[in-house]
Amino acid sequence: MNEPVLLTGAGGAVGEAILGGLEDDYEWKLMFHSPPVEEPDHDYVVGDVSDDEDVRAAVEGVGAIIHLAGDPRPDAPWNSVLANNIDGTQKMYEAAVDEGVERFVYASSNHAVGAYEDERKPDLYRTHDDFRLDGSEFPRPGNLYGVSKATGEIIGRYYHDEYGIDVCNVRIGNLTKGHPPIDYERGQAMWLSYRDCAHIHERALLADYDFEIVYGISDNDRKYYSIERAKEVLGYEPQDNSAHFDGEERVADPT
Ligand SMILES: NC(=O)C1=CN([C@@H]2O[C@H](COP(=O)(O)OP(=O)(O)OC[C@H]3O[C@@H](n4cnc5c(N)ncnc54)[C@H](O)[C@@H]3O)[C@@H](O)[C@H]2O)C=CC1
Ligand SMILES: O=C1O[C@H](COP(=O)(O)O)[C@@H](O)[C@H](O)[C@H]1O
Repeated sequence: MNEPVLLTGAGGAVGEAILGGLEDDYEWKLMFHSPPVEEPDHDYVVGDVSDDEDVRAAVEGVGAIIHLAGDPRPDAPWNSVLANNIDGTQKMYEAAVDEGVERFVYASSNHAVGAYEDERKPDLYRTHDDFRLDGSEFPRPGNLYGVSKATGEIIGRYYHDEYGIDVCNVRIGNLTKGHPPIDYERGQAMWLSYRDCAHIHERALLADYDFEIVYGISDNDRKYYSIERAKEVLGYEPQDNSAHFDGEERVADPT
């Protein structure tokens, strides 16, 4: 990749995971919401994704975007997801088209399809249950945050169809550092380790595709999201599995 990659929401957890794995491999342009405490080693801007001028300044000179910035709270109120997630994502796409950005990787969420879980819980989260969502299903958000994430995917569909920008929506599961969520079956089923998070985003930067919706989870035994599409189209090869952990400790070696 010849031009810098814009990483919005760079100061957050997903941004930390991506930079932790890929910091030295790409020329980054980072976008923060407020000035970073430590001076980054990369070009950066401070701004709000719901502000046109801030977004233009962020997108200037980049060749690809990983768009993470937004309100990540599953119980976020409508006024927040409308401004930070929906409006912010549309502004980012609009600026991307004007700048000639070729690729847009969007941080979608498990909450875009949360309502599929209702009648199937808790078996859904257990290894004997082979039900899988694969990304071809219609979104069924279980909260307004999920509505905003599904809307972000649809905004991407429009900008892909109308302007030809490559779009990969990564429906991220539950990112935690070091080990899977403890005493939380659902979280263990959709766990995404930090290194698998960096890896799937790298594949989304490099692989050949048009418009994709993939699940961003590790290769967990408990999974109810298929990772076959991510493997097939992106070349995703996850290394982690929540079943290899007993609480905080790794108890099985994946090799
Ligand atoms: N952490 C997880 O397990 C999951 C995260 N996601 C998505 O990944 C993205 C990143 O999430 P996290 O890193 O966990 O959240 P986070 O809260 O740690 O990071 C989000 C970042 O976005 C920035 N931000 C928020 N509103 C902004 C605005 N209006 N303008 C500019 N920057 C703004 C915040 O300052 C923060 O640094 C979010 O879009 C979230 O919906 C999706 C599924 C799971
Ligand atoms: O989209 C998101 O999902 C994760 C996992 O959801 P949860 O309901 O199991 O907590 C969540 O932790 C994160 O904040 C959110 O952005």
